[in-house]
Amino acid sequence: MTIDIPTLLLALLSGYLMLGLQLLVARRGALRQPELGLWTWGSWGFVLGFGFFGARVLIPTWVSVLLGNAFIFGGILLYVIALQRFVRRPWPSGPYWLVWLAAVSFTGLMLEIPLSVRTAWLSLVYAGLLLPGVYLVLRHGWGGEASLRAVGLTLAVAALALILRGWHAFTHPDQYTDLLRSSLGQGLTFLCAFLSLMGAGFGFVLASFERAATEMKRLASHDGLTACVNRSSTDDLLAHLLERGRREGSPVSFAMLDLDHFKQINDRYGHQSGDAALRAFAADVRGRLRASDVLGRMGGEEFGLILPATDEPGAMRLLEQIRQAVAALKVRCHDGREFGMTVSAGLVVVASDSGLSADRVYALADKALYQAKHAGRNRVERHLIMPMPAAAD
Ligand SMILES: Nc1nc2c(ncn2[C@@H]2O[C@H](COP(=O)(O)OP(=O)(O)OP(=O)(O)O)[C@@H](O)[C@H]2O)c(=O)[nH]1
Repeated sequence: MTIDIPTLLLALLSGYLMLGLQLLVARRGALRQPELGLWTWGSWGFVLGFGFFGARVLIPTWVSVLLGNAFIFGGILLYVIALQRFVRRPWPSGPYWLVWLAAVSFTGLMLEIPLSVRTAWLSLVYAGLLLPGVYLVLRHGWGGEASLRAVGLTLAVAALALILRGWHAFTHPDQYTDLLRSSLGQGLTFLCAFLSLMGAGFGFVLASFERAATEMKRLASHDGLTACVNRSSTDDLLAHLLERGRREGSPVSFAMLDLDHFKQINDRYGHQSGDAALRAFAADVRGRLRASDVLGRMGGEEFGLILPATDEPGAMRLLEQIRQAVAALKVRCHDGREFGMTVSAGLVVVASDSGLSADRVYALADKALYQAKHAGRNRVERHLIMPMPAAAD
């Protein structure tokens, strides 16, 4: 069996052309992630690279070799940078100068050097360029999107195939007298290396889709500004946790928290600083909660805090800590000015057998909050719900 190299080149060229075109079209729509942009240009690098390799029947060989390799080199580089951005990790430390040395030296190899030596060397250079990307995905992207795992594995196969191709070219120079000459060893490794690069090409697009879908799911239940759960999720969670408290015989505390005179903060320091204050407040409060507690943004500068299995002294202690911490918090405006804020809270402690609905708990917490505002703000007011008296026989 032989694998016809010109046909293989044509197949790769058309495959990358399709990928590049589809990515260009997709990016005009909702898929605007910058790393997908890098991937798109990387794919076009492969289109041009394979195009120049195939065009050697029309253009001088040295032009085909130089430009073909330059574009493939750029394509691989853009793929690896896109992977690094995708996993949001710094570059791994390591002997990077080796990769760059290899990359720089590749232009010299375009000259009058036997094809087998050039093939061996370039295959190793390309494998070396792929390895940081493989490392980043396998080390830091493994727990994320399932499609990214497939990208890491296919790139690892590509790197391995390129190393094998380098070794094969070195040990069988007679099979590498012409790039377009078909031989089994040359064909198989070429096929394996570039098909796995292509698999990674499509895999990365799927991983980007996967991430966008996860983000959409998160946004459906969370507030984009503060990363707290949103109003409707808080409603559901409160009803669920009240029911659980009832079953388990434990009290549930619920507090409404409202930043004081927030309108003045917006008016004095600007809406952006107001947003920064909301983010700082939410982050500070979240940092004080147990994993089972829930902080929801009910709207504007109003938050709902659900504390399962928490009695009145425990809830009061936490709310008082929050009140003091918020009063000590400093937020910096973009012009360098700093400002502070205070918060008022209305607490309801629901005994396990109170039989109260979530709506009623909201109303009572709201009432306690109103009392806190009325009594001068920057304070916590509480409302205790006692167990329902046993029904008379
Ligand atoms: N920056 C920013 N401001 C918001 C956001 N949502 C609501 N606000 C502002 O929050 C302010 C709420 O004002 P009010 O309801 O009068 O309450 P307040 O000024 O905090 O007064 P008290 O609650 O009585 O202490 C309004 O000016 C809203 O525009 C937001 O997402 N970002």
